Amino acid sequence: MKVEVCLANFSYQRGAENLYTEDLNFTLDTGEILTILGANGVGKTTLLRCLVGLLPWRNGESYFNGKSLGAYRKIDFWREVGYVPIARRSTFELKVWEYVVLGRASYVGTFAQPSKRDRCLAQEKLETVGIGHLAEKSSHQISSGELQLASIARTLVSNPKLLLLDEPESHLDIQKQVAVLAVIKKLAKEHGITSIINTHYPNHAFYLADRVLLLGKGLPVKFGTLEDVMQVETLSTYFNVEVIKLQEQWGEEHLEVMVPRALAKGGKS
Ligand SMILES: Nc1ncnc2c1ncn2[C@@H]1O[C@H](COP(=O)(O)OP(=O)(O)OP(=O)(O)O)[C@@H](O)[C@H]1O
Repeated sequence: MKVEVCLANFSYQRGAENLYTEDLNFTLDTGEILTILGANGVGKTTLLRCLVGLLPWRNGESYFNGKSLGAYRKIDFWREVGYVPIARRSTFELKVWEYVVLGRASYVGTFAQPSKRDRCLAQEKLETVGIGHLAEKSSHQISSGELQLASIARTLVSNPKLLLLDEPESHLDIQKQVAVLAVIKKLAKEHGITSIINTHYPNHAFYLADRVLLLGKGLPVKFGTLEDVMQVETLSTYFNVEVIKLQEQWGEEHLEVMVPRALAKGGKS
């Protein structure tokens, strides 16, 4: 799904100044991955919510495959779009497959019994994210990383063409972070699912992003390729901390990471 945001801005309070320093303008082609970066409170979650109409843009509009959000019937729109908010464990205890089937609600009807086909689809999507073996376990007896993967599977059962993920790696150990990011990349590159991801990890943009949107309080909105946006000076300014780039030749691979200098061993704060 192609995504466009044109001249968009937002404010939580009427009459207050805009949340974003400049109106947002960006385009994402089908199967591309956008990572949104920026310090706490710059408006990353708000942007995801405005994009899909969970909050109203103050000005501007979102377009999906060239059609404005306002022109979609809600039920049709949400059949095409999957939103994975920051993971929180539900108070309801369900089997993992039942939790995933809930993602079929727009097809099944909220109180209807899921069909055998819904059950199979849930299993298939659990396999896609690598946790098919957990289908019969209680949603209260899986780890937060597994729950995060189950949340992605739950979104996938409606076969979305656009995935929005808010900090999908939060609370995950580094092995699970790699697993979750690999799933997102596979969905975009093999299944053509356009993806927009909020993250606090600049290095995850290196792994995932075709495009990067960088937000900063009182700073211009930066949108472009990794090369355009992920510069040491730029990140240092937008995160208000000195960032350095470290490089290593690993066999045939030329590896680069960016870290705050103060956190590198031997670095002085
Ligand atoms: N419901 C709300 N009402 C009023 N202000 C809000 C509301 N939700 C968020 N804000 C404010 O809007 C700004 C943007 O919040 P948002 O959650 O979008 O930022 P974020 O970049 O996702 O932050 P984080 O990285 O900490 O998750 C913040 O200053 C926040 O305090």
